[in-house]
Amino acid sequence: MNVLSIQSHVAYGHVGNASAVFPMQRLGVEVWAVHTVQFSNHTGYGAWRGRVFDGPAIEELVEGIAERGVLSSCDGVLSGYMGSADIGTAILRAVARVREANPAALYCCDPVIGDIGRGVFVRPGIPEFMRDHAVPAADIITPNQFELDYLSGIETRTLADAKAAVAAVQASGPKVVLVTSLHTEETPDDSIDMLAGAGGQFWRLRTPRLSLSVNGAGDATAALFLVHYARSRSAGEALGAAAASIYGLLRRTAEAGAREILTVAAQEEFVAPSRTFPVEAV
Ligand SMILES: Nc1ncnc2c1ncn2[C@@H]1O[C@H](COP(=O)(O)OP(=O)(O)O)[C@@H](O)[C@H]1O
Ligand SMILES: Cc1ncc(COP(=O)(O)O)c(C=O)c1O
Ligand SMILES: [Mg+2]
Repeated sequence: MNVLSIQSHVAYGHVGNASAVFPMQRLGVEVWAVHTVQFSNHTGYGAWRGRVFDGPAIEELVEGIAERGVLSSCDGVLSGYMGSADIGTAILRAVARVREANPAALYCCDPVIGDIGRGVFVRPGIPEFMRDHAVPAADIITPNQFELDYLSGIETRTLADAKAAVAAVQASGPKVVLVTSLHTEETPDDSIDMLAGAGGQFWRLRTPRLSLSVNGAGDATAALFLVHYARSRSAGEALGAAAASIYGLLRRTAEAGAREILTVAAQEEFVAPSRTFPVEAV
């Protein structure tokens, strides 16, 4: 399996491609990593150095890959944080080129917009670009609850609200939706839910809530979910596999008290998670 992953990159630590690429490789996937920014470290530190690339820089690399004659062997495109609408447009052009070469390729869009508590943390215009262009072009999306609410226009308080919001977003294009970090009225305070929706069915998975706050977990989650979905074609199965690996990774990170997720040290969790959780049809 070959995945074109177009995301931010950091030299130190693990967010964006620096969080998503290795787990996919550890699962045996060839990853073609195109970076939308190259920063010293993630922005959660409050200070960082580096550059934001632009649309043409992305298109140039995709053109070079196309010149190798390999786009027809691309099985999926993964995108995350988009620095500008111009980069977003370049990503959607890449998706169109890949689909032209391989109509079966899947586009998984992690619609990075913001988070509960932090609010919107992307540049003006990006939330609208995600809602109006990127999400409708995607086969799979992986919003957190804040992003689900924005994309659907529904304030999700209950599981029924969340299911309605997923269905509303599916009506705009993506067949498969994975909601991360979901907390509804039904969720116990010491737990965290994920909800997957596909083909009119819904699955929920609940894990303990760990006492840590890290960056990059969402990027790894989207990568793992894409790979497991592409292999199994089952959103429920992909949910179970991705969630178990992320939980294992974050449990190890919490135990170590690390500021960066332990992508390398906890890599066994990507292939053989130490704990699995029931996937419940809801
Ligand atoms: N404190 C936590 N305890 C347990 N799991 C967590 C925690 N934070 C994140 N996760 C897991 O990581 C997944 C992705 O993280 P999330 O914070 O939703 O991503 P994003 O960075 O995109 O908002 C969540 O669905 C959850 O499974
Ligand atoms: C450059 C960059 N990309 C991606 C992310 C995504 O992090 P998260 O998964 O926590 O949303 C961050 C967060 O700090 C970042 O700084
Ligand atoms: Mg995210």
